[in-house]
Amino acid sequence: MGKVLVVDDDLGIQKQLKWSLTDFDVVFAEDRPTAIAQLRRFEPEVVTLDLGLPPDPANASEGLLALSEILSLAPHTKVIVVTGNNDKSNALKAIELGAYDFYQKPIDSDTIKILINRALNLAALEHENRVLLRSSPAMGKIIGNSSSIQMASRRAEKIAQTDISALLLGESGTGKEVFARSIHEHSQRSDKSFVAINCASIPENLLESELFGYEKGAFTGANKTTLGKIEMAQGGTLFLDEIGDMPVGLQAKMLRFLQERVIERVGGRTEIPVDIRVVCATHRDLQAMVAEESFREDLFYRIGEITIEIPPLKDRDQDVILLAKTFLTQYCTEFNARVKGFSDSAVNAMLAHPWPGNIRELQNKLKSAVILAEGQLITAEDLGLRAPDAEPEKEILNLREVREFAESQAIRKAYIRADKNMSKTAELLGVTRPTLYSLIDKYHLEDLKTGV
Ligand SMILES: Nc1ncnc2c1ncn2[C@@H]1O[C@H](COP(=O)(O)OP(=O)(O)OP(=O)(O)O)[C@@H](O)[C@H]1O
Repeated sequence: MGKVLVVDDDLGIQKQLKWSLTDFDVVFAEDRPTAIAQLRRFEPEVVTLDLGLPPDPANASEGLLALSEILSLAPHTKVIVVTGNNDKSNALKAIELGAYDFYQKPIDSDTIKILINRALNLAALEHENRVLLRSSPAMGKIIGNSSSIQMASRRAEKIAQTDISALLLGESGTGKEVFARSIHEHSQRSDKSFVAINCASIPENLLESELFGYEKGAFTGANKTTLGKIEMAQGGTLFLDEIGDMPVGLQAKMLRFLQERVIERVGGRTEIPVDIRVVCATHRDLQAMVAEESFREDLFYRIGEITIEIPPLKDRDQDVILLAKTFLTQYCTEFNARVKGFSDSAVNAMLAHPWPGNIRELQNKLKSAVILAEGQLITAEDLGLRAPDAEPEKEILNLREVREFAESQAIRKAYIRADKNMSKTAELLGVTRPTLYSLIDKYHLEDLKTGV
């Protein structure tokens, strides 16, 4: 049943709508603060909002303010504003602010029912669309539901089909290479090679020949003509990892290749045309390097036509748990281990750990935990992490428990924001006071009741 909030200070109208909107799950509010509290608690898909609300019912200002607050708290809500007769200018103002539709008094039950039904259908469609978008991430292999990773994925997806040079910025182990591969796989070059080279791991004197190749006899030991990574990537994508570590001397040669799309092998005289897409990555602050002249400015602009920031694992909400579960399944098969899941202590510890080594650190910790774990559940100690709360171990871990952990965190946060005032905490969380108290009991947050 569609959820509808009716905001109107006229009790007669409330009564009329109560009897006519029986096909919907309806709640009422008579002023702006109550409307916001009901919005938090009830999460209606549709709101009918009378613009003339107290303390100044003759004016639309309070109604328009309520509209703005509703849309900033719950932007997907479909708000139908109800205006006085001939109050077209406020109706238009409301539409400009983001209202879904408007309706002029006097209220006719049948018409408002049709409007609400239409708004509910649209809200349902939009919701379905959002769920679909979330469940089928643009970049298939990039695991993560957090908004930060989804945003980076969408950006990568948008540029994949173009030949624009992308610069991926992020700490070590955040998945820059995974992103570069995904960009390649989603591009028109996906049937050609993806070639990666790490500029930091190859000694300076070898990097040039690794990249550009060499002719037979170019230097001692050059027994035969050898293709470099650039030529190997012909038609496909070249991924230059740790581009910030490229020696300044080689940067000039790199720039020429990027500008003119031709290369010369070491010891060669022929210009070889190359058609490749270049994706670069670094954990360094290239802009600062440009300022101190250890990185060429012209090269910086050439490689970074668009930049994508890959967020560190600590900024990806609950993704760490999603990734941990995926890797756990993978390692259990790989090491033929019998571990079944994570203890509460492990989940809490993973959520609290700052992960300076990001996903690679998570993988390493999980690998050793899978091998070393004594029981069926991996504990915080198995992961080499400190459990933030010494909570009793339970047998089962599932998404519900993860959600409950998040809920107790949210209750604490709201409690602090509400200056330890219970009514305000309940209001911020969109629950009633009794519900808040029962949640506090359920999650053993008794210290909140004593106000310590
Ligand atoms: N979103 C993701 N989903 C699944 N696995 C991931 C994801 N991101 C990274 N990984 C895995 O994490 C590990 C580290 O990723 P990757 O090598 O791409 O990081 P990086 O940022 O390029 O690191 P470095 O800067 O140290 O080279 C890899 O094993 C990769 O498969």
